[in-house]
Amino acid sequence: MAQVKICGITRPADLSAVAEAGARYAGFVFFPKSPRNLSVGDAAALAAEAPPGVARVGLFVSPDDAALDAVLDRVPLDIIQLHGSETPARVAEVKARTGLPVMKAVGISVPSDLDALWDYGLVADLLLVDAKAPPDAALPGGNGLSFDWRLLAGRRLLKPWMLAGGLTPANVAEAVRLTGASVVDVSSGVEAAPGQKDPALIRDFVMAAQG
Ligand SMILES: O=C(O)c1ccccc1NCC(=O)[C@H](O)[C@H](O)COP(=O)(O)O
Repeated sequence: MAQVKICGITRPADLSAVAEAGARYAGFVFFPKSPRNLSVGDAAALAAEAPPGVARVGLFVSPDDAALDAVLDRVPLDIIQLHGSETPARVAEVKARTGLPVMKAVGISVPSDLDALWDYGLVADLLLVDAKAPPDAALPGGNGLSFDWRLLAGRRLLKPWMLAGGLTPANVAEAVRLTGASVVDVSSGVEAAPGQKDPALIRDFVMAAQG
């Protein structure tokens, strides 16, 4: 049984579907190249509507301080997700600057990619173990790609972690079984179109993740 984060929420109805399905985290994307990108104003309105049981995760890609401040001045967030090329030192800086828990996304493709989970585990509060985006991908995440989940089998990480990358209602139970993940994260696998979640897929995903 795993808890669920639904990433890339852009509409109030999708946030309601997240809460009604029993997901514990809702992700808001701040990355202009993404079809899931939110303006600060829209994000402020959405985040204010999140019910108490749903943690609000702000996703940033290699943000500078000004980009973080512009969002955090107006958008109430509970967790910062860093999904770019942030170094461990930058993760520590963001944590100190914002005072919020920081989750660092680590892309996995081959076994040696797992080494970074140790380095980031020393400084981040949470880890997001995601598929590594191909070099020609338009986005560093949210591409619906998965990695070989067997790479994580039996591994102990330094910090609590979420599994992401290409998860769907059809494969999430198997992913949880193979990796032992206690939290799973999905975006494109519960979408009707990029940036538009499908409430039925969200419900099916949460039910499948929870066993
Ligand atoms: O979703 C985006 O548009 C996005 C843009 C830039 C960086 C990361 C992005 N998404 C990350 C996620 O939604 C998830 O944390 C994760 O990568 C799972 O995505 P998916 O494979 O689509 O389920």
